[in-house]
Amino acid sequence: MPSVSLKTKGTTLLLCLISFTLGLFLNSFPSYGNRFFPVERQVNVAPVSRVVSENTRKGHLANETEIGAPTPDLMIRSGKSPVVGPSLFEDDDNKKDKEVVVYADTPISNKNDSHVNDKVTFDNKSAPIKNGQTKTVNKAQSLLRTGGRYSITATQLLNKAIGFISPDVRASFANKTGMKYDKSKSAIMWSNTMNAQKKWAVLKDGMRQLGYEQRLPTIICLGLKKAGTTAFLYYLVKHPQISRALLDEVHYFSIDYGRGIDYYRSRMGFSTAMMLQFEKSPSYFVFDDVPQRMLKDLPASVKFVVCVRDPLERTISDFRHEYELKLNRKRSRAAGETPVTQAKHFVETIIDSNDRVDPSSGFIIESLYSKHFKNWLKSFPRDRFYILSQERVKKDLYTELKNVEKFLDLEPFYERSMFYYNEQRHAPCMHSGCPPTSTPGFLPKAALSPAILRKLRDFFRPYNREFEELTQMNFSWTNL
Ligand SMILES: Nc1ncnc2c1ncn2[C@@H]1O[C@H](COP(=O)(O)OS(=O)(=O)O)[C@@H](OP(=O)(O)O)[C@H]1O
Repeated sequence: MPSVSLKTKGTTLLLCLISFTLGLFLNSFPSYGNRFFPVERQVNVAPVSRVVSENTRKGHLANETEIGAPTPDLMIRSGKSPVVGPSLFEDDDNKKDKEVVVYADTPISNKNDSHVNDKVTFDNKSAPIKNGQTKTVNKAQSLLRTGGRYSITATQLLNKAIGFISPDVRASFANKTGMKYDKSKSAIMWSNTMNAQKKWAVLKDGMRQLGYEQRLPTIICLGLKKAGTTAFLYYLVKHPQISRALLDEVHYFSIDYGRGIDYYRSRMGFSTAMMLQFEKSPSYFVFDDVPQRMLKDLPASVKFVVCVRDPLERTISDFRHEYELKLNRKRSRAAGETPVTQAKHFVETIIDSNDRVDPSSGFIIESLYSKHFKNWLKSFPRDRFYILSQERVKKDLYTELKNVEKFLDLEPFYERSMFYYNEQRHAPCMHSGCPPTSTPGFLPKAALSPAILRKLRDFFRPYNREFEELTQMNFSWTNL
């Protein structure tokens, strides 16, 4: 008996030693992008309520070719609902315990990226998740190596980063690093043997030598959704001291916080210490946790721009936007939709069974500006916010941008002669171009009855007045 026991102990010791050595060996490889010992990252599928907005945004992104957004690698569906998801038309509470199906529309195969070399089709893999929880879905890992809800490959991200570097800085970078440079195309000529990771390393190093780094933002547009944020991004990044994020919307502090600050920084453009790093994510203003998270993680000097608009108009625009997503942005699926049917859908969504404005509707909650702003004022003083009203932008964009310049201590750049009012768009443009649109806009605007309009006006008025008090500003829509 004792000899058997000793033998067992010896075997156990030997096994321990082997596994310890193997562990050390494996850990000596980098966890990212190693093809032989891939250390799989966990992909946390968002809680169902978040999946819905992620899902709609993925659809949004896939169709947003006008602003150069990449096709998403991964889409998330809920149950048997349409591709662009169950939409925000359902109450979050009803989504408890629903099944989500995570799948990739197309296999991912990018030969230039060692870390996404593996072809993965991910059909019908279902992951039951509960509201408020996350669950790991193993097979999706290789799809999301570059991480984040706007999952793009390292090559795509690199192309964006280079695209946002001015041609003269690009030329200096090539000069500094000895890279070949095609002057006629202002293009860096990478060697065919370099994979995306290597290119990123060279880019970061060369840019650092020129004084450029990927820095955390000190100026953020917090929203609001449908209040002209796309146009504001367009005008602001024309300023030479502003460096934009690599994605049009990052949604890190609201939806992707679990990815960590390095992920967030990797989504920023290259800027010098004299520049301001900017990003906009319209979800930030209405997510309760965002102010505290920003207070903890961002430079102390961070400032915010809040785009606002008549809350009634915002709600109608938001509804149309979401309804177009519900129709998968397909004009053909809108056959039969008229201003009257849209009004009917709208009323069914925001008016409750007691014939009152439903205060739990997401469309309504998002328009209660004072409710959200009070939350922000718990973390940041009033003077950190520039409130940009869409109505003022439409009337006199130049003056608003000059005010923003002052608020951000930027060098004077904007001149009145840069702008004109585009009658067809009913919005201001720059002579160098017009902002892209954020919605296809094929659905007719809901023709709401005077009674519904009155009901909504009465509902929003106290919140509008409170917002005026909090901001110490006047808005044309407050007392309507
Ligand atoms: N130049 C300019 N200035 C101000 N506002 C403009 C401008 N151009 C467009 N728009 C209107 O802005 C609405 C879309 O807002 P967002 O870009 O914030 O939408 S999104 O949240 O990014 O989807 C959207 O409103 P609706 O047309 O009512 O839907 C746009 O028409």
